[in-house]
Amino acid sequence: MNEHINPVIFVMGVSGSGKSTIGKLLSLKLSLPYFEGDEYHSPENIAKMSAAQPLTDIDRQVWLESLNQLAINQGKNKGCIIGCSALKEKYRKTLAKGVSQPVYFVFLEGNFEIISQRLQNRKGHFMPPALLQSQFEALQIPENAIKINILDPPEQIVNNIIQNLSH
Ligand SMILES: Nc1ncnc2c1ncn2[C@@H]1O[C@H](COP(=O)(O)OP(=O)(O)OP(=O)(O)O)[C@@H](O)[C@H]1O
Ligand SMILES: O=C(O)[C@H](O)[C@@H](O)[C@H](O)[C@H](O)CO
Repeated sequence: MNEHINPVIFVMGVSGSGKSTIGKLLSLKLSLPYFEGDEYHSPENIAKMSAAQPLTDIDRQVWLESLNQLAINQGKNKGCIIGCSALKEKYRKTLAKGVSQPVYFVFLEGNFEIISQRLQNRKGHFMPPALLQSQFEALQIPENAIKINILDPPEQIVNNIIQNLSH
């Protein structure tokens, strides 16, 4: 990645794939601000997920638009990293629309078993492991993304991402 551009990097994947963990570490390494997509959900969306009901396309629309606005604003600034599930191709189009700086999607790729195990062990998060199946059902594997295997430790994953960004 050319250090003179202000990239907008979306770290994407199903719930529990490691978006927050990796996004924050990448943010430290690249000196770019990290924004947590979960913090942009409406209280209604959070309540729905907490009650183990998957969000619909309509539920996600306003949320995706607010993250798109964030990407547009931060792209004009120094760039940023945003953690967002971005499960479907049309969501990724909404997220990237009108962003003048280069947009990258980093897809944290892992299977149901490993992510389910990580979610069972995670404490204090509203997203119940029971929703993981619906996340995989909604997921459309991105074609134009940097794909990263989540079995590696976080430090290694971040190094892999940086290596891929600089190609
Ligand atoms: N590479 C890794 N190796 C081992 N454990 C990891 C790794 N990445 C994340 N974890 C752990 O897996 C759990 C899920 O990670 P994290 O909360 O970052 O996922 P997320 O994609 O942000 O989830 P959500 O979308 O539900 O907010 C956490 O307990 C985290 O510590
Ligand atoms: O698109 C979605 O279904 C939601 O955004 C979820 O993925 C959550 O935001 C998050 O990942 C849970 O912590």
